[in-house]
Amino acid sequence: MTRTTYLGFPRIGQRRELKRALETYWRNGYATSLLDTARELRQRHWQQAKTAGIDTVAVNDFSLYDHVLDTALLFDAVPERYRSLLRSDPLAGYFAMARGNRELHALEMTKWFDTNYHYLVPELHARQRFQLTHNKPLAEWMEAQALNLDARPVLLGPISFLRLSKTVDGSDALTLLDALLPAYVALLEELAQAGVPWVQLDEPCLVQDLDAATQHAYVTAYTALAIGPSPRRLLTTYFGSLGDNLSLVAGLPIDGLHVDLVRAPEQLDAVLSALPEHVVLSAGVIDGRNIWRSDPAQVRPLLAKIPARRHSDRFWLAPSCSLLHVPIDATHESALPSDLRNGLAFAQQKLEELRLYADALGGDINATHALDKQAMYCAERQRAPGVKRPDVRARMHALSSQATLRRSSLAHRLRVQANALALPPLPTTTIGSFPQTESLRRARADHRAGRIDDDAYEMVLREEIERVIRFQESIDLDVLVHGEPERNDMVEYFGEQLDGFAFTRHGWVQSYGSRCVKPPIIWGDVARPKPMTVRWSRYAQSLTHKPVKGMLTGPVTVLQWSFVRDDLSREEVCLQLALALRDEVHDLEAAGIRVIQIDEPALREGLPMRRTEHAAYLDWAVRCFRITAGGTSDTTQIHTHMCYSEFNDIIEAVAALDADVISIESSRSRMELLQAFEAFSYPGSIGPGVYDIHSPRVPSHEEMVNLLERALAVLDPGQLWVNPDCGLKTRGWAETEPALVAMVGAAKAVRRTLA
Ligand SMILES: Nc1nc2c(c(=O)[nH]1)N[C@@H](CNc1ccc(C(=O)N[C@@H](CCC(=O)N[C@@H](CCC(=O)N[C@@H](CCC(=O)O)C(=O)O)C(=O)O)C(=O)O)cc1)CN2
Ligand code: MET
Ligand SMILES: [Zn+2]
Repeated sequence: MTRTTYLGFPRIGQRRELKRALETYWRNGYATSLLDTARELRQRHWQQAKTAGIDTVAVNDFSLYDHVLDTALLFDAVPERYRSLLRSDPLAGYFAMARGNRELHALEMTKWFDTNYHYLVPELHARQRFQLTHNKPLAEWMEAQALNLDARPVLLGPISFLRLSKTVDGSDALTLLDALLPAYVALLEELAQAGVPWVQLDEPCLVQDLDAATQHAYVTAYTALAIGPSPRRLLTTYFGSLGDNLSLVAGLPIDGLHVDLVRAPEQLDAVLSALPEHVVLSAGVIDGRNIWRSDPAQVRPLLAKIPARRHSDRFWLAPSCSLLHVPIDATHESALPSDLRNGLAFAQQKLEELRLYADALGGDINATHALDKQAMYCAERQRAPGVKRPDVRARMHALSSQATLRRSSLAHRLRVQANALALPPLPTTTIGSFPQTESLRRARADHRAGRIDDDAYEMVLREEIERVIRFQESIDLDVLVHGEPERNDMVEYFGEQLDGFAFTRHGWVQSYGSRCVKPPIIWGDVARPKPMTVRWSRYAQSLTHKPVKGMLTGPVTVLQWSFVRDDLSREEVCLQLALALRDEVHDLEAAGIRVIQIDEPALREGLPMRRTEHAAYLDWAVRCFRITAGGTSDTTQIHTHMCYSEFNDIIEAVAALDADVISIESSRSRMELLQAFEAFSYPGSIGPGVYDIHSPRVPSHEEMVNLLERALAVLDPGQLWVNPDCGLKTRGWAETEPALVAMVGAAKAVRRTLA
């Protein structure tokens, strides 16, 4: 019988129990109930997988905050600044690494490949030592063992671990491999001694372009891991194709290989011929990145290719990647129309699907019938009203190349805007959101539940907008925002107002730590029935003479942070979004809004895993942004905002957006981003964030002056804006007020040195 397994399960819990437990612990410091919740969640999730018919569950896929951070701790790769706290209070030390505290700044955080999950970047240096510390993978395996479960510890593989880390001294992290391997060997040895039969080594970097040194490092590493006592090793790759790394992988001394056959079904033939007979093939046939039920018409032909002789003990079925990126259980979505709901598969349903495919392979007639029904459903979905709208399709096809253009050159526009807006040098602004207070969230929940009516909710929002405007005036910010109090989330909010979208009640997905998102579902053609943000911006602008920035989420980011239909290309869905948002931009302009920010924090995240595909993606992503902003008057200043990524390698595409001003994350990395601007003379204005809004720490005046001075060493004074890294929605007012006061003070101090 074909075995079923999975690479990882969501950790946050159906009702976000982990989020609540973390936030309670951060408030009261009481560890026991946090650890109890964590254990309950792990055990519940294993049982759920078992109930779904999974043969082998994953362990150590759980983390209190992030699995890359856990890996750094597992091997003692801890920067000096955290050590004493880690010794005196391990949990407090752990969270100081994750999110900083009053004294210590956190590790950098960045996107996990092309997902909306953020991992903490281990900080290494050239003389880094590694040693095995507390064996969490083993502890969690024993926990599953006690429940009589067949379990496999999940580890981040050594090469991906090093490639995802950064060094503080600029040395090459790969040179640390020799130092790191003994710690991995020690870990495998302990697992083997405890009787662990299989271990999973995640090496997602194997679907990227690798230089010769990295390829060689894979051989060194996996040869070393094969020498001592070790469980059998399942090497997992996902998010793309092995491509030219296949022969390398096929030659490694491993016992199993997992490949992603959803993103890269075409690799199956090559994998089957390259993989030695004795190596188990784990076929990732169910999409771990999306929420649609699989189409048997696509999965069955893949399974048919696997030779019968593999069917028994050397062939497993699994989702394409960890299920971390999807919500837990679709059966709770009773508010969705039933035809849509029947088409959804969250983590639990995906595991059930695997069982069906495995049973059908084994000749089970009921499973075969269930899959036949599912194939019919998939075909029917295409004909549902709203899936293909003639009006939307006609507009897409009629689009002229002029639609991407502003009226004049960037240089000209910046001059015209300087006159029109009359801003001081080093203008100050924020990124859009102000604290989403408990009372705002409560008002929204009350409104949704019908406990308060539309007027009462509207009143709460208007009062909040006024308070935010008055605050910004009082501290003398230059370009104000309305604060986004009306938004549950910057993507979900727009999804709720656009045709072609559905949204879930409980479809939470972890973004980082305790922070979750409910990605909306794009199931049909996208159109904007009416203006979405205009009344809020107009109201905010009516309260002040200073310019108020209109605030939109850009098409690429809406696409990237939604679950997208799989019957239309991402490029076409993005274009539909761009057209809908373009109308919003023009309506804001007509309402007298002179500065409009179109956020694209996910532009970089959408970059394909392989370099050969970058240009094509950037081409359509940039075009969609430009269509959104296109046609606006020269005096309308278009801003964009990006965060959480390495922008250095896409700086030319960022310039090609043709935005007048960009604000960009950089404070966690101490303005490393500015290197990109040294090499490339960026034509527009730039606000490199001067403080990290993800940490409760209030930045000092001196610190921000210092960052601005660093920025001025690279940028022209006429180019530089002053702003935080990102929106303030996750912060409280207690930190926001002093931080922004200090930021405006720092801008003014540096301004004086320019005069
Ligand atoms: N989609 C998205 N991706 C992003 C970002 C982002 O802002 N959005 N920012 C970057 C960092 N990621 C982030 C992700 C989430 C949050 C965040 O603050 N999330 C909130 C939830 C936001 C939300 O949907 N809030 C809802 C409230 C949902 C809720 O908790 N409701 C209550 C009450 C519900 C009821 O009674 O009906 C509950 O469930 O208990 C609202 O404001 O309306 C959280 O986890 O706490 C921040 C940053 C990158 N990726
Ligand atoms: N305008 C948004 C905000 O301030 C941008 C956030 S980017 C993740 O929250
Ligand atoms: Zn941001």
